Amino acid sequence: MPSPSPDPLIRLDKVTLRRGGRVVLDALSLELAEKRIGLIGTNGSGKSSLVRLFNGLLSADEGRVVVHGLDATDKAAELPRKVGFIFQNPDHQIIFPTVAEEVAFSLEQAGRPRREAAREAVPALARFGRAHWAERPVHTLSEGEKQLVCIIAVLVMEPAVLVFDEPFSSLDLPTRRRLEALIATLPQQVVMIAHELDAFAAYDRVIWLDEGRVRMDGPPDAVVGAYRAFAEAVSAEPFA
Ligand SMILES: Nc1ncnc2c1ncn2[C@@H]1O[C@H](COP(=O)(O)OP(=O)(O)OP(=O)(O)O)[C@@H](O)[C@H]1O
Repeated sequence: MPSPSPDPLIRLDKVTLRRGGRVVLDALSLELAEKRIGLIGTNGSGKSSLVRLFNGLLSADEGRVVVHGLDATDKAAELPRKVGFIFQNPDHQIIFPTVAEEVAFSLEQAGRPRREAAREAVPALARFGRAHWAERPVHTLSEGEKQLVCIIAVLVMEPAVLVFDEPFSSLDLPTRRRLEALIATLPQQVVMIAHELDAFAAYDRVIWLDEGRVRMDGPPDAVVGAYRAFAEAVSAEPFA
């Protein structure tokens, strides 16, 4: 279990982020306190850039980001232990040849001495019913299985926040449903980017980003409904 944060909020205060000379986030202010938050928006609207501020993969050009009490500028080195990331493509995340080595590395990152981390890897896998994967070469796993290894590797670090950046893109429907069911049981604050809009039905809050600004923010049915209506309206327009 992650230890509870004294200040379980992600706060952005007038955050501006530029990438490649363009303003990607534009004086964005947000307070994220809910346990389940969805981020939606068209390609390039700034979703991935926004969540990368939470663990120091990107830093704001202007404004302030505070994650569960940690200032993203002053405490950048501590952020990766506070915020775990699961990306769309597990191959970008997994660096070791076997499942046990990958999990042991995460435990080491979380502060365990190397030998202890190696010893704890199999019990950690066993908590997810995957002890039998320990010696499996990662390249022999399916996409869904690799995604689960990534999630286990992040969870053993007991972060307070989990960010999922399009985790469903390469998963079949049954695997996706199992992943959604697993996520629903997690105690962490979850911020999820997905284009599969039905994934957000039970979420507390959905934020629709548009060109680096919040276009709509509220309960999933209202925000997802408005976004679907917007998508219908633009679907008749040809690509420029
Ligand atoms: N490495 C980069 N260098 C320069 N500009 C970038 C880089 N990555 C993204 N951008 C730009 O930042 C803007 C926001 O991109 P971002 O990836 O945050 O959008 P997104 O909403 O996550 O999109 P998608 O749904 O396609 O993943 C886009 O205009 C994009 O071209």
